[in-house]
Amino acid sequence: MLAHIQHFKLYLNVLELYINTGKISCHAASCVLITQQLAIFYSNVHIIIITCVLICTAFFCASFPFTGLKPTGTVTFHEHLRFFSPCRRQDVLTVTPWLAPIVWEGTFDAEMLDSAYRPLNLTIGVTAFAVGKYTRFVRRFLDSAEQHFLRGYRVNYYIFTDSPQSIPQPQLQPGRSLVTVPVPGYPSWQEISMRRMEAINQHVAKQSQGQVQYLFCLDIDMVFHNPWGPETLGDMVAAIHPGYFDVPRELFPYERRSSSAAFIPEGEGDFYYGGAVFGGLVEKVYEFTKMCHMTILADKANGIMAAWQEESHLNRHFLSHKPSKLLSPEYIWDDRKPKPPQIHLIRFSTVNKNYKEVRN
Ligand SMILES: CC(=O)N[C@H]1[C@@H](OP(=O)(O)OP(=O)(O)OC[C@H]2O[C@@H](n3ccc(=O)[nH]c3=O)[C@H](O)[C@@H]2O)O[C@H](CO)[C@H](O)[C@@H]1O
Ligand SMILES: [Mn+2]
Repeated sequence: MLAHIQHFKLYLNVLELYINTGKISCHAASCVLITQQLAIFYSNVHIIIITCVLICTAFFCASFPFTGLKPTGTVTFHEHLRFFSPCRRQDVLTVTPWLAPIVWEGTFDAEMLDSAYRPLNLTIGVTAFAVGKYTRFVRRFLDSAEQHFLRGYRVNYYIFTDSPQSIPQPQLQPGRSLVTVPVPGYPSWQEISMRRMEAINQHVAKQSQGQVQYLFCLDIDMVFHNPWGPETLGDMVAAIHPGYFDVPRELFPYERRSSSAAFIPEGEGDFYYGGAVFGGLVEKVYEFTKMCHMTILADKANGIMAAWQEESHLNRHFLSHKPSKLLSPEYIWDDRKPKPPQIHLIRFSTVNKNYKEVRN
């Protein structure tokens, strides 16, 4: 009997995993479970046969799980499996321990993704800040985005700036628009960078939630070099920082002071994410930026600034609220770094800049 119970527990765990990952429906799982339980308790051979048939049906159905995209444009894990082939890349991690896909070149079918996402007629928002001397990066950013960022989709660029008159107005493709959002020019670069969470949050509440379904929040000192398509869309999306994708986690530059709200103790943490790229469904971005802004304010009240400003808070948040999709460092590269063999395609990368000059 004890063996039966243990067997049953193991069986429950497997079913739970299959339900959570959407491989079988809760309905099918309940049928299987009930008959399984009856079979154990009554040791009835007929019920055991029925159980076997049900299990086979459930797992057979698991091979054909796609039921179409929801009208909101969200995609569940089992739907992802249709577009993503994580096994095609053996040299890198393509799935997180909590089963979120990690997007690398070679792991997705761009044509299939396009055929699923285009009919949804989505509008995707982009926020980027150009405060002080960072207005100089806007033109390259926009020109390259017009070439590579979700080409063929409707895109709204929201450029947050303290000098709207110096923002160029390039020719955009049909269905794409640019809006400047006035923000104050805070005295330090750290404050400008951190205050992005607050400004994005307020903007979503006031404006963009009614205009876009997905929102990406990007650094402006960056350029698109290759296609960035619908493979990047997800409920909550984070990008693995290019400096730490192949580094043991003891070396991640998390905030290590326990007095900070961004504190992550030694021995904890999944990945080190970059602050320059995050996104997701607009309502999720709203929640995310609200939480980060609140923990930033908590630190401020205690006279602390986290090691890497809002990037530290973002990392702390994603430790307890796991992102549903990760972008590989292809989507957040750094022009100053040599290209390692794992990076097949650099899609979005930081331009080389004179930090001292541009931040003063
Ligand atoms: C690749 C990456 O993950 N970069 C992050 C990293 O350094 P970075 O060196 O990339 O930070 P950065 O100087 O690019 O500043 C972040 C962003 O804030 C805006 N800005 C900043 C200063 C200014 O005077 N005017 C202005 O508009 C601008 O959009 C810029 O791209 O750490 C920062 C916080 O320390 C942010 O988390 C960045 O996202
Ligand atoms: Mn940057």
